[in-house]
Amino acid sequence: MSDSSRIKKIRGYQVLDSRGNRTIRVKVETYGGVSDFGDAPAGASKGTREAVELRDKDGGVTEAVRIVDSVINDALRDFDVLNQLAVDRTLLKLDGTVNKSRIGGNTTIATSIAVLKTAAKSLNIEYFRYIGGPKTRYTPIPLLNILNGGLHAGNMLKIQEFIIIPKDFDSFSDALFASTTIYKKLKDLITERYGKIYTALGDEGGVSPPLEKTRDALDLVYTAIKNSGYEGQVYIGMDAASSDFYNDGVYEIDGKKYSPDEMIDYYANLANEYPILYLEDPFNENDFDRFATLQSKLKNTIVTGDDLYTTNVEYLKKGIEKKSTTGTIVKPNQIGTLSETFDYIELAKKNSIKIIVSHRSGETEDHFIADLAVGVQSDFIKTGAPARGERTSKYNRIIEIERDYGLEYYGKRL
Ligand SMILES: C=C(OP(=O)(O)O)C(=O)O
Ligand SMILES: [Mg+2]
Repeated sequence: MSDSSRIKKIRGYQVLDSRGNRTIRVKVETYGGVSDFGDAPAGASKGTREAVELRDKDGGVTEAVRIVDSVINDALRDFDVLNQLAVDRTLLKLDGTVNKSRIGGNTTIATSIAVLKTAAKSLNIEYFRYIGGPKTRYTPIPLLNILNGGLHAGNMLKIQEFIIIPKDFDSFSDALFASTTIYKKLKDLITERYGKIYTALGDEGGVSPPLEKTRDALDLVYTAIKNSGYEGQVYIGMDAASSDFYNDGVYEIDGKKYSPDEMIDYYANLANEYPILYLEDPFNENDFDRFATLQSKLKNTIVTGDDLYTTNVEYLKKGIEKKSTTGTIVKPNQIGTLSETFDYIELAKKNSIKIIVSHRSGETEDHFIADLAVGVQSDFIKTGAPARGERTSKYNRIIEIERDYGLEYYGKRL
């Protein structure tokens, strides 16, 4: 092993995320002086089966930092950053729990990312190239969350995310720039309809007008697409994040109560009225069967599991068996290491489940997931509105990759 890839030191420190909360950044340094960092993002609408985030009582992450500086630093010193599997297995062993509750999923994912980035740097190649090798060919389709509700916004909308999907374009940049036109049109429409400029944004940079009903939000988004001249090229998606409006067998939405079976019709009716290509977490995180019923009804919609699977192969296996979804969210911090994330993606791909590499609602400006999405050749990347630095850093990184390496846009192949 060369000095440029042999770990000399691992240190953690606290930085800020996009909600102004503290999060952990881990920095790895090799004997050859190569060094890079990894950040832990943070969710607000988390699945209950996610890796546990280690947080102090006051919301800080000083205990996580202490663990990195002592336990993790001691265990990984002299390891080769090029041996990601050995690093991640050691992190798993140090923790020893099923949900990373001992040393924290935030400490493990920040370390795992820092090690991978340092490895790529030690070889002097791009992160996405290190992950994907020479076969890397496509840029993913962005899922842009331009209108926010649920736990990410201060309005009364129960659906968490109203998404635009710029599918039929020749390049990632064209797709993204068309999306910004629609995003701006949406702001104009809100001003026109409600006589006031609602400057409030949700956690992921989408507008958050004071609406209550799903159809009002869908009307706005669909009108913005049509008025921008992109009907037939740009589709609609939603992340219902429905565990957050589900209680004791009842979904409460649009001022009414729905049984789980009634919710099947609720979504099917919306998919009849609007060009809904993508629907994430339509049912609560335990209802694998109703996901399957809905997916079998909606042939043209990619029903997707996020809280349902939490990037965990055990739950994805169950979803595959039951034919619950044709898509899955991939959030590395839900599981806690990159090696586990790669295993998860492999299982999904083997079963023709579409991959959506995703940010969290609490992000830093690091663009690592853009490289991850390109490296694993995901179908989609979901990283918020085309506004606000912690979201644009990911989109701008893909623009850079497209420009410098001539990758093709995946859109029309979907
Ligand atoms: C990104 C999401 O939200 P959070 O990070 O709050 O879980 C999501 O639910 O897809
Ligand atoms: Mg989600």
